[in-house]
Amino acid sequence: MAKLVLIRHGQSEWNALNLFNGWVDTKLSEQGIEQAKHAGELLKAEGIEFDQAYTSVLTRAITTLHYALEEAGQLYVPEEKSWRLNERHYGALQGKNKAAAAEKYGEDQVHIWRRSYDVLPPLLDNYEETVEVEGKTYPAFDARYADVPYGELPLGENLKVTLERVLPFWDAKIKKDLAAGKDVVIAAHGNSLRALVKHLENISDDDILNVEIANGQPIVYDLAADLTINLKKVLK
Ligand SMILES: O=C(O)[C@H](O)COP(=O)(O)O
Repeated sequence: MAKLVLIRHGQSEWNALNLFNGWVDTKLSEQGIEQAKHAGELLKAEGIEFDQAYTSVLTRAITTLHYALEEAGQLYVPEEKSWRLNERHYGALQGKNKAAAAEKYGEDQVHIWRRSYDVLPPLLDNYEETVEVEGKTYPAFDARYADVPYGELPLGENLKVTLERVLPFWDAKIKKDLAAGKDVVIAAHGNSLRALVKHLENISDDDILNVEIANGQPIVYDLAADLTINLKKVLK
């Protein structure tokens, strides 16, 4: 029986400011660092020893993984990063304030953009667009995406598109590890993890609207040999 642990990164600086992050490479806030360390303490208390770790290519997820593994005494665990585990790309909403967007476009519209399965956010016009926040410029795409075939990079994603780009990595890597009985941790993002949870738990397109994943609270699955779920618990 393999264990799969999903951890959404700790609070980011832009989570604290209530800004849409998406693929913008924001850092953990002080609170986010504490949440990541606490996740590691919880995993240590749970006694899980990981064989493999996966994370995205975004700093807030990578550092969450490292703080948590260090706290759990398992910083040695092999890790692999993939853009396919990135947060959903929030298109032209990236860097915008979530409350200001709700005032401008209406609460309902913003909730649909944030939580619906198949409604796309407003898209970027091109790959060269940058995001400016408080005098700092964030590139939309940089060298870390150099190996991604040009057309595969998104200009904005809904949950459906996010799931479609998570799944090839899940099938090729993570699923194989689990099937081989390895215990795996994935440190990723609110929506790349919602997509994975939808797939794993077979949640309907409508019901996924109500699924929220908290920062830094590990979700632990005990999986049967056929990867069906024997037990799920959220550590707090
Ligand atoms: O990208 C972001 O801003 C967050 O990580 C997730 O945002 P959401 O709660 O609006 O989906």
